[in-house]
Amino acid sequence: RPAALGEARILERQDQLDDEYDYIIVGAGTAGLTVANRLLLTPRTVSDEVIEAGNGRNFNDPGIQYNITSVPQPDMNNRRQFVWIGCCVGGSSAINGMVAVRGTRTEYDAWAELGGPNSTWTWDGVLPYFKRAMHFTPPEERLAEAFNITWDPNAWGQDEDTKVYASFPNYQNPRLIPMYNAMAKMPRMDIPLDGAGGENGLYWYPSSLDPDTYRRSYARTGHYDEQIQRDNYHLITRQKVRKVLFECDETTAWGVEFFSRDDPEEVVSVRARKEVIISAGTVHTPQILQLSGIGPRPLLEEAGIPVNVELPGVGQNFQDHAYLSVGYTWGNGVGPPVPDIPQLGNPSSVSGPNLGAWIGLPTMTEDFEDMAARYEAQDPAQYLPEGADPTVVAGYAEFQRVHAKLLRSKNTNLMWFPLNGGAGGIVMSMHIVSHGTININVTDPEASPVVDYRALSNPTDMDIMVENIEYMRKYMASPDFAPYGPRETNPGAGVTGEALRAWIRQTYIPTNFHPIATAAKKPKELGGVVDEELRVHGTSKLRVVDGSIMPLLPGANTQQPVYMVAEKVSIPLRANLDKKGAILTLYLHQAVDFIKAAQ
Ligand SMILES: Cc1cc2nc3c(=O)[nH]c(=O)nc-3n(C[C@H](O)[C@H](O)[C@H](O)COP(=O)(O)OP(=O)(O)OC[C@H]3O[C@@H](n4cnc5c(N)ncnc54)[C@H](O)[C@@H]3O)c2cc1C
Repeated sequence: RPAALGEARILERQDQLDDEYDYIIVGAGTAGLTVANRLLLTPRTVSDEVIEAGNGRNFNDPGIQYNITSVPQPDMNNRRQFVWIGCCVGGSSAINGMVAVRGTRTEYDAWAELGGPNSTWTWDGVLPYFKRAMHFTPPEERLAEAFNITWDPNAWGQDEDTKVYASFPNYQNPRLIPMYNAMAKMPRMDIPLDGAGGENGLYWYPSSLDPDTYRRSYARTGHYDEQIQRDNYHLITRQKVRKVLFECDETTAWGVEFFSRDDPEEVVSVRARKEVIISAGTVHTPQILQLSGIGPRPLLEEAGIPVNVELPGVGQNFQDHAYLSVGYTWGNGVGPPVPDIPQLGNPSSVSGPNLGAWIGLPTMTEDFEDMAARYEAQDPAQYLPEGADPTVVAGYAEFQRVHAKLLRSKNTNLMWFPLNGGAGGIVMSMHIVSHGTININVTDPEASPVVDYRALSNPTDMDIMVENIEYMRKYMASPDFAPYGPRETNPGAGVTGEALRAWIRQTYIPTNFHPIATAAKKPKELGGVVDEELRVHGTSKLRVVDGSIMPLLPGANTQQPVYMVAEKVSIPLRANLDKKGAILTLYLHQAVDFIKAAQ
């Protein structure tokens, strides 16, 4: 793939590079491509050819993923978890499930609360960037009518220069209708006009889908392919960034050092006149920072890396969504009758679920207050890694205070229940309080980072997953379904109490591929890594822009939030531009650990 694009602006050899650029962006992924595109001054549309991708069907393509597996998880019976992230131009947006959602007003207001006084990362502060991030196209009228799909045009943008699309497939499964009707009757269930407006409940949502071709719309198609012939834009592939280089003051970024994946001896340094921006994603950003001497002192010293900036939060605070699957069958073999809706569209235009319930703990259970109070009463250090830095503990105490409020709020997406047209299915925990770590391997710092979800280490996550399963049971016991005899097959209706918890330990998946928070946007004294404008604390000319800056999980799949983050930070960056100067941007992607794995 890079070879084909090499004919345009992709560089393949290090000697094709300039000695210096204004901005160097590390990682041509979801955030990196977005920031670069927004920084460039003279867009020219030259090509709409889709070179990779295709309807989300490349989800399992090992050729464009890293090969990283977590350490064994003690509370998951020592099972390990494969860490799914994209290793290609487009990053994880090239392989994701294309669900395009945001989370709620309450959740972004919580981001602001964690950011300190006057934070602009409130719902109202991020909404304009959500609107800018994706160009929305409503569903076809016949589908909207037949399936009761509603949307709020005020919640979406349709900017001409935004080429990442949020739209609907041209087909929906009629079996979703009885599912929708049963879910709509669940106690306390809200049905907002559009989940993108910041309120939760049962709603339809778009996919990141090109509305004309029904193919994947992602950072590569939207922010790169269309802009490919810009003279001031260099992208080099098959390189792995090792570290950020500093001026003699050891805190001002000078540029980056990287090497070719084909020949690790080919090491090159390139200078950034204005800034280095790290957009390597939640798993690799902390590795690059730590290799650059920015991170927890004890870890860096153990690895023999000189400390430039002691920043205990780098690689800490790691969070991801979690899920598991609850099995059901229908007693009558087929479930409720399928409504007769003539379908003109094509089922293969559907890339992922477009319908689900996103609900808070008070919607799920009347015990929500007790659960919140129990969580709030925990000693903040109790479930953090042993020896956690006092700033990280202080940050967790603040997280705990804010999170307890989320547990009490109906407008927190604590659970996502995608509707699939069948019996049972997946339940997702969208707010996880067990904080993990992603650190360098101290015995081989340049090898794949050590990913530790610390899954279920905080008992609140187990309690919430039990509630999720109980909610599935209540839903499947809906009077609407009774005539069709739903029967729980896995774990089985009789499995409750300790047996259910044992089953969860054995089946729990600690990721929905939405890792965040390893370079969290929080004050330094609360274990934060970047400030409100995403500058790395204690440094200058160095920024992080990707999923790692999120301080707390949004109750949403993370691609749209990542686009929003990249759009929001592009505003101060643009203000920093010399309007006459060329903006030369260097991208680096493809890590050698993928190649090692392939061998
Ligand atoms: C399988 C899967 C399914 C998902 N499903 C959905 C979904 O349906 N909806 C949704 O909203 N979200 C989904 N997500 C999540 C979403 O895609 C990600 O949160 C988002 O794309 C992350 O963006 P990012 O910019 O932080 O990182 P990425 O997009 O992963 O970009 C990081 C880039 O940095 C490069 N890089 C890393 N290290 C180095 C280095 N040392 N040198 C040079 N380059 C480097 C990588 O190759 C990559 O290109 C899914 C993710 C996955 C993996």
